[in-house]
Amino acid sequence: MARAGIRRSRAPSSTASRDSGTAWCPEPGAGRTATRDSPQPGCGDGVAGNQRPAPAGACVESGLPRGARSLSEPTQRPRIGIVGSAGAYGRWLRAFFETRMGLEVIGHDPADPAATGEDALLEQADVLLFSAPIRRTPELIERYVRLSAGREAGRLWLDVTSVKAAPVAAMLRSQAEVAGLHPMAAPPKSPTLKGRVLVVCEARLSSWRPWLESLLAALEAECVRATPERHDRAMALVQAMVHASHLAQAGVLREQAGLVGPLAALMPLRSASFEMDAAVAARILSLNPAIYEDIQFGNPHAPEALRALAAQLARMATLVGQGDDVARAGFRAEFLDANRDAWGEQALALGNYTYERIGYLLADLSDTHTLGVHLPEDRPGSLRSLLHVFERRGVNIASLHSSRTQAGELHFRLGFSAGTPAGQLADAVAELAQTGIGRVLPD
Ligand SMILES: NC(=O)c1ccc[n+]([C@@H]2O[C@H](COP(=O)([O-])OP(=O)(O)OC[C@H]3O[C@@H](n4cnc5c(N)ncnc54)[C@H](O)[C@@H]3O)[C@@H](O)[C@H]2O)c1
Ligand SMILES: O=C(O)C(=O)C[C@]1(C(=O)O)C=C[C@@H](O)C=C1
Repeated sequence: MARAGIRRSRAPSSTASRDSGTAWCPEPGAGRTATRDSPQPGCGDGVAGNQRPAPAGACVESGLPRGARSLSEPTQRPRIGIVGSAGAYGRWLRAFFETRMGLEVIGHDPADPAATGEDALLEQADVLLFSAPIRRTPELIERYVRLSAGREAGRLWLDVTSVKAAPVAAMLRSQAEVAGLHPMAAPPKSPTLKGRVLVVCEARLSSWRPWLESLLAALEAECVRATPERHDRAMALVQAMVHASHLAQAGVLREQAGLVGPLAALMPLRSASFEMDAAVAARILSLNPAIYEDIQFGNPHAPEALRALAAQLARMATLVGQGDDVARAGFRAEFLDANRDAWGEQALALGNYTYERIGYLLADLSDTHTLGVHLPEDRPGSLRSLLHVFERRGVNIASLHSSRTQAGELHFRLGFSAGTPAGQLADAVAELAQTGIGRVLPD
């Protein structure tokens, strides 16, 4: 009964995208050799703090005995079901599963009338992934547990919610294998999560472990294992505190705009720190407001983090307001010396170096003597051909960065020495257009 609808194998689809998917072909029981202790491509053991990886076959906080197996083997090419398929991450994930893993994706979303119905999704999806509003997700998962009524046994349930304890606990009330994921970035314009962190909460895994590892490898993220509880405690600082402090800065800037002018009037007076903080605030204010609201109100540890932040700021304001030598000594001891000691030399050196590198990048980005060039040919040697066009004209390239345009197109941004003759640059641009080596992008 519980196994109805589980397809152990499926004939490969005739579409090219399915055929070009990652080739994960488990032998029955092959998953027993893949462990969280063994390094996986793209997934280092980045366990932080007190969370150690469990040995093969063990289940983190699931109560499932070591060595327990799920009711059935996973299919080689699972059909993915996304709950919240019309949302920002739902759409990104669909594209990822289809194009990078060659898998069939179905989804349900009230915002998409053409989407699959909930019951059909539960019936047909081998892997069910929740990508719904944070606030609604635990109750939504609980409803799916009731609707599924045991059909989920032997399948895999995942979520990408920004808080983890409640969604993972809700998924564990099902009979499915369970892992919680949290990509530490908004859906990127790139096809994978390369260079981004992905928190992985392994909750109840046995037969699906090898497939999950193949998913993580395909995502190319820097995977970090954590329990849901540790995740939420960490995110109260990494997200709730950081978002709150930048929103508070934006509030102070708004309140003081009458005295010093709006943000645009302050930007010409910027430091690199101010520019970075303003960029963070702008990012938060540009994305989905529900995410930022729900991270504050949905992470059970957020209020504690905000109260601690407010207390630190209040103490600093008291000392600065007091203004005498005693207050200065207190400021130095509490806010400079104590924090410097707590962080230690290595963390300070690393952070300081990161700051300098970002500072140079910001300086290069503010340079107006630049060209953004898209290289249509993604092949070895195409960058060299581009540089050669400038070299032949004696044009010195002072800086070179690869980045993405706002539309997500990969490009190189070339900065030139101040004295570069405009005619030489114009000639180079004309050659790029003529030869098709590169397409110059509008500013
Ligand atoms: N956007 C980010 O920066 C980001 C980053 C990491 C993780 N996440 C997580 O991804 C999840 C989705 O976020 P998003 O940015 O895609 O939000 P979103 O608002 O763009 O998408 C959520 C989707 O869920 C749908 N939905 C609402 N109720 C539903 C229901 N009952 N059944 C099915 N679908 C329903 C909505 O119609 C919407 O399309 C959240 O849990 C969020 O925490 C988001
Ligand atoms: O804007 C980004 O790319 C983010 O990193 C978004 C961000 C964050 O600011 O912490 C917001 C919500 C998600 O849970 C993960 C990351």
